[in-house]
Amino acid sequence: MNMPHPEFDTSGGLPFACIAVPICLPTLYLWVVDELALGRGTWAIESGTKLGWCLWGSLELEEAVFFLTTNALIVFGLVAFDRNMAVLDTFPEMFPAAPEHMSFNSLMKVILIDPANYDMNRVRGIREAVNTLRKKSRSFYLASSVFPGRLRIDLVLLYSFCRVADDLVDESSTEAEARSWIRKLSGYTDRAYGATGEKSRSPADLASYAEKNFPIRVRSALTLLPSKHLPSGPLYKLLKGFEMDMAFTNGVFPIGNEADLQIYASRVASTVGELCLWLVFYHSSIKLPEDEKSRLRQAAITMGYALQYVNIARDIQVDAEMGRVYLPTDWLREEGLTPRDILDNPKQAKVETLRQKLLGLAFEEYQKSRPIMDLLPDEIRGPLIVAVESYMEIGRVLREKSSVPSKTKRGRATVPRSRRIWVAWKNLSTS
Ligand SMILES: CC(C)=CCC/C(C)=C/CC/C(C)=C/CC/C(C)=C/[C@@H]1[C@@H](COP(=O)(O)OP(=O)(O)O)[C@]1(C)CC/C=C(\C)CC/C=C(\C)CCC=C(C)C
Repeated sequence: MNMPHPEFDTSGGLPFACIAVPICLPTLYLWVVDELALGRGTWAIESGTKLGWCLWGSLELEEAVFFLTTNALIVFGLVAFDRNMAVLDTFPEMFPAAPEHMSFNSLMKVILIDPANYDMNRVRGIREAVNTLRKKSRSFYLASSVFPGRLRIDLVLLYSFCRVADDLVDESSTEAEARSWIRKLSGYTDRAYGATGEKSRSPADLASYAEKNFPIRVRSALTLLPSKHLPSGPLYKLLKGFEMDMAFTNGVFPIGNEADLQIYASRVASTVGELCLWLVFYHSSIKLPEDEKSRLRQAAITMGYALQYVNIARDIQVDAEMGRVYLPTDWLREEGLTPRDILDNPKQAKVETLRQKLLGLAFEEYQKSRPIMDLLPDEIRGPLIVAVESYMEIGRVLREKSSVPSKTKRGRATVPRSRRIWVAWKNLSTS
């Protein structure tokens, strides 16, 4: 497990708790059983080979020191290995060979390279992205921990880019401000890909555009987007999805019917599914045939609908507070409601009926795409299923009318941590 990279923590050296606990706990255990064994005469140390000092009870000093030193050596050995793996995963430019083919030579290369050569901006950017993911999405944060190193880093960076772009637009106080962020994000994408789709600009050009146009807190999320491994189409389409959100600021409700809902979901979520899949295909050592890839792409699009519908079903109240109603207007009409009624009272009984209807649709889409995930390469199938299932679990919680879902400060239903861990465990062990 190579991330977050505490070993890169420039502020305080090695992470104390992560090292002290695995040394102290087993040492304590071994001291206790050794004391019992020595005390009961199960084994003994010959008198000529010891000082005769006991740490406590019958525990000889030599035994105590032996166990402590052995555990310390094992843990520091693992830390050194983990640190080298983290360096290999973090700097693909320096170490182009995939880390799963790590040889003695590549390990030596990592050991011999002066850390002053590390791109610390990348390290800091990755750390910021991990923090963003941890704070903003419990489901994807947990899921991210089971992906292999380089894919994990790229997914977290992709999340961070999408999150930052969404937040810039959502948190704008006026429509003009939101439009200007979309223009700038689009300008950034133009520069990352070039007008014709090929990657034309240097990292320095991109960094300078980000510096001129975006606040410092979001710059690394933009500049670290792994655009080399992603097509530009879904990114532009994602921006179009954010544009749809802006209609709400003019008092317009853009989701008139189920078709509009699907268009919206395809822009903000299916695009994300496609992008995730591009990273999977790039990082996987198993190269799939084109027809399987295209079935998987279609499934990722459909899974995007499912996740977005769960997201909307969860956030009806939070969205209403922002003046947004994603429930199709013609569904509302069937219940004798208008979007304004939802804004005025998002907790009314009929909303629950509509929430369940939307969840029904979400699970239909999920059922269509979930079996296709079996085509994914072995090493990635489990983690990607965990990502999808952790999010769908929010939908299951919302469907269990008997259970009262736990809620965050913003009033969103969440899945309790133990249940999330169970979902991850179950899906990893069965996929
Ligand atoms: C494991 C891991 C780190 C995954 C990262 C996935 C990722 C890059 C997510 C980006 C999310 C994001 C911020 C997108 C911006 C638009 C948006 C808000 C979309 C909604 C996400 C909800 O996130 P959250 O709850 O944090 O957002 P709000 O608080 O509401 O703002 C979405 C619901 C979209 C999520 C859609 C996906 C992750 C795509 C799912 C499909 C796959 C992973 C492909 C599966 C493959 C097959 C073959 C089926």
